[in-house]
Amino acid sequence: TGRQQWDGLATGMALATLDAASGYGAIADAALGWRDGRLTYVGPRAGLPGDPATLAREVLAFDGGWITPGLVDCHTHVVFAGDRAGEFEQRLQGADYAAIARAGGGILSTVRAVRAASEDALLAQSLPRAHALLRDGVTTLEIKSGYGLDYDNERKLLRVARRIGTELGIEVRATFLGAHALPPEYAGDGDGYIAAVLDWLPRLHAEGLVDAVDAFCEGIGFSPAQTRRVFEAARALGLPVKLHADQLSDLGGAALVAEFGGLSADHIEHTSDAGVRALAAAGTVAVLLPGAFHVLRETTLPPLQQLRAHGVPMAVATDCNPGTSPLLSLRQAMQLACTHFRLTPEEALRGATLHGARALGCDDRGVLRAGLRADFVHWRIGQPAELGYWLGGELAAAVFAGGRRVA
Ligand SMILES: O=C(O)CC[C@@H]1NC(=O)NC1=O
Ligand SMILES: [Fe+3]
Repeated sequence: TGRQQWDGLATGMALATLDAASGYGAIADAALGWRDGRLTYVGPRAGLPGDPATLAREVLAFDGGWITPGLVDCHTHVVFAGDRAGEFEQRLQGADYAAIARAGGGILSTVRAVRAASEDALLAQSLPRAHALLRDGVTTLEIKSGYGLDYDNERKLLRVARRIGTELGIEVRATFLGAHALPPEYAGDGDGYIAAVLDWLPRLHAEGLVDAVDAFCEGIGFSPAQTRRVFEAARALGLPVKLHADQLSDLGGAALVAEFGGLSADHIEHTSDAGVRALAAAGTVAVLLPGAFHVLRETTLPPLQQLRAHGVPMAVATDCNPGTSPLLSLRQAMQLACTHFRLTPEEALRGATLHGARALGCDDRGVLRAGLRADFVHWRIGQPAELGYWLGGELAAAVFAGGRRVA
């Protein structure tokens, strides 16, 4: 636009731009400008091209703290009904997973709750969880389907995902995860269920409800051959793929999603060195999900040294889901990634910003750079390492998405 004035200008704080290989891309006494949803200035306050009051319609003069890029939670199942707290309690009273699953617990109990909930009820139950993530700094939120397991209910989940973005004023990236679990009506017929999933995908995509396609490639999920059929259908529609890969066993999931040039391989606790090399060659992001590792009390770590050695970008996400990761803070996921996976706080922050954005195929966000989206968070912290340090608490003072304050 011809208008010269910026919409906003923040001064009086430091920036962690992440637009550098190390040191958080830090700028001490900094300024940040934005107009029409895009950043116009990222740099030292002394470098501003004029007086703040004339440069921008609104000047936010902070009294310290740090601004980072808006956080990107690139792996969540945040839309669901009910919860699994009862199972959690049963397990702590001695029941075991398999017995609970045989009694109809686990994913299928959430599927029953989702099928029984109206779209509005599903939104009412899911919005508070998404709002909690937003209040803790998330400005781009990936939301998967996968608890409907039939056309109408998968569609209901994806529609609620889109409505959450509208309600909260943030971008939601919707991922179709029809291949999440086998519903009762297809018990023993995995191939028949995959055929049904492939019938739903083009119809959901035609409604604008699908940004990417995911699958759960696991012994208790779907085989590599069944996963490949889902990926071929996604590719035929021009949709990117990602995968719940090698979470509990090495089925070659990472290599399979890399073969399709996929956006990300997620969990990957059991991925082999060959799988890591495949990710590196394909430029596929490794998404670390320490919440599930923590809640399941896993002991097999993802291949972190190999990921670093081969330069595979590592993202960090909440995997917010009622069964294995009822986690409502991406910052908490960062803390768990540092504690369990020994990520440095900078690796964890890069994993929750730039690498999270790459895992969603978004190249217009994730670092603070002029021209990119004006998604940013002002934190009440004295140094960026605190974002991987504190457990809980409320550190986000203000959250902006597209230059508009959203929390
Ligand atoms: O237990 C649930 O509800 C989801 C479990 C979750 N889904 C998946 O593919 N891996 C997981 O850990
Ligand atoms: Fe997941």
